[in-house]
Amino acid sequence: MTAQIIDGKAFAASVREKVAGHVARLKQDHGLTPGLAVVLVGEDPASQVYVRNKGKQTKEAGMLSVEHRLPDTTSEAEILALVETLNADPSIHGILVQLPLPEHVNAELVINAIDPAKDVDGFHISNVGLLGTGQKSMVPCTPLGCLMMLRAHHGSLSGMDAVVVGRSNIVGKPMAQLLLGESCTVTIAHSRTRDLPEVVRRADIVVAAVGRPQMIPGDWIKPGATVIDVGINRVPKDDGKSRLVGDVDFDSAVEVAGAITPVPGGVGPMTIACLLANTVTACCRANGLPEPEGLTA
Ligand SMILES: Nc1nc2c(c(=O)[nH]1)N[C@@H](CN(C=O)c1ccc(C(=O)N[C@@H](CCC(=O)O)C(=O)O)cc1)CN2
Repeated sequence: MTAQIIDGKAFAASVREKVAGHVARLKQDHGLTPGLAVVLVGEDPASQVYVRNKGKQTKEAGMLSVEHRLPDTTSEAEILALVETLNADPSIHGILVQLPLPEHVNAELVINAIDPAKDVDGFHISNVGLLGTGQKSMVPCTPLGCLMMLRAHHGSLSGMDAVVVGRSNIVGKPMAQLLLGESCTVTIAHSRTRDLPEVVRRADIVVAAVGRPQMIPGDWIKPGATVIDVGINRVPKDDGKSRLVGDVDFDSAVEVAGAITPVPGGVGPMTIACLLANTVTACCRANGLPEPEGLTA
């Protein structure tokens, strides 16, 4: 039996539609326009595409989009000064500094300079602590997108065995916290995990976020499990061009899993949709309004 494909592109479109509805109501009922500022330092080609798409989708949802594109010679002090300006700007409800930053910049310092209430990436240490202790926080976009898809597919996740393969601060760790919040039994696996295939085989939910192309084959997957593939790896093709693959070997996993996200078109599109959702949430919180339903963790 082949798995159900979880269509992240379609799901992201439905999230963006909800966001646009909330934005229209905020404008009409409260005279508010949520504003998102994105800071890009340097010329990383993939980051340029992501930032362009963020700006485009922000505007399409009816929000204010501000972009700051800085050369890779920009000093840490200049970036920190820009963050301070954005923190103080009442028209900006969300601030995102695109990662990776150039090597001479301390990314932690920059992220922790963002007002936690405007930290729509959920990377600020205050938001990390709030999420880790089950309190209201800004939730990182990629894990939030994964959670939305899992909830839509399963309803309740309570009691399920989940394994998160990968322990990064921006995906693995917050994903594990969110699954724990749903009352899953959560294992965080990584490169040093003993007998990784056996650990993955026990899971009803597998979130692959390890950054290694097609590392998880179908025979590691428990029959019927739900597989969420966060990996976005560019690999060479025979014709000299390249293609994107996930951390899961899709062709073998699709024969075993109950449901699976493809790459591309799975988790990736949800990342930007959830950024828009977080910006609306930040705007509502800043103005003492109720949280937008269906857009938060
Ligand atoms: N400050 C941040 N930096 C980065 C984040 C982040 O969440 N915050 N995440 C990634 C990049 N990223 C968003 O910034 C992102 C990655 C991938 C996609 C996406 O839609 N992927 C498509 C494929 C796109 C392609 O063809 O290359 C897909 O999977 O279908 C969106 C956003 C690192 N930096």
